Amino acid sequence: MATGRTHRPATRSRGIPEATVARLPLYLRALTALSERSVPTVSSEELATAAGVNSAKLRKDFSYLGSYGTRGVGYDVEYLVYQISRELGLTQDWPVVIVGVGNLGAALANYGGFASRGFRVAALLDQDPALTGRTVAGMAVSHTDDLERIVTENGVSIGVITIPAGGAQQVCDRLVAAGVTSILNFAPTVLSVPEGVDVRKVDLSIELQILAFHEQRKAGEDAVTPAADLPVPPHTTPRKGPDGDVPAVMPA
Ligand SMILES: NC(=O)c1ccc[n+]([C@@H]2O[C@H](COP(=O)([O-])OP(=O)(O)OC[C@H]3O[C@@H](n4cnc5c(N)ncnc54)[C@H](O)[C@@H]3O)[C@@H](O)[C@H]2O)c1
Repeated sequence: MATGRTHRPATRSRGIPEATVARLPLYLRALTALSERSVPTVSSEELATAAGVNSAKLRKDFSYLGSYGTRGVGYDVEYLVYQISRELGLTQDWPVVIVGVGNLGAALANYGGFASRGFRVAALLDQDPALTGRTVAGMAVSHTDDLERIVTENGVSIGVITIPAGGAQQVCDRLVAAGVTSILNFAPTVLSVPEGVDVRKVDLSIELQILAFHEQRKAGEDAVTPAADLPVPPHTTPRKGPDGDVPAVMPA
């Protein structure tokens, strides 16, 4: 769901295309579910279905990892979990700071899925003095005056911004100046960052607008057949792509 802006080329230094990198978390999620059920091996077709990806594309993606599976047996689930985790840099701990401990920031801080994937929330920061010292998700909220010190002391490279749009650029600049090189931005604004800093923007309202667009098209298809004297509009219903994904077309 994230829409990202990155200064990196479309292919990473190790030759893995960005599109493949973007699918690795989908495979990992499906593989983790299999691992939790103690499933030892999985075929490319089964895994592709579980991940919502076309199986030929999955095999191509895995070939970049040097993983080809065994004919008649499939892929070793545990080994693939390890390989993909390593490729995504998840075998190491990533300290994260969340700036803005309101509704969204507190919800994210309470989300157990970060820690289980190697993202440790090192600090929660907010500019509101009334929140300083208050415990959220088992952690005392720090004041943003301490942002630079906290980032440096904890070796934080990922910052999550969950504040209103107005202050987001300034917070982003401070995070970057303190050494943060990846930003997950929930604020409804476009952030500008220097070369070498990655920004991923999450906007659930955009996702909903895309769904609304598809809903509208579906409703249009169910509507009354056009009158005989009117030209029949071309068939414009969005089709599922080969990966089962719907092209994210926005109305003009
Ligand atoms: N991307 C999404 O899908 C999505 C979904 C929900 C909310 N949001 C956005 O997330 C942001 C937070 O939403 P919310 O509902 O949690 O708001 P909120 O008002 O509950 O919380 C915002 C918090 O940010 C703090 N804050 C404000 N300016 C700050 C600054 N400059 N430095 C540090 N802290 C600061 C406030 O003190 C407050 O605690 C908003 O921008 C909202 O639009 C995005």
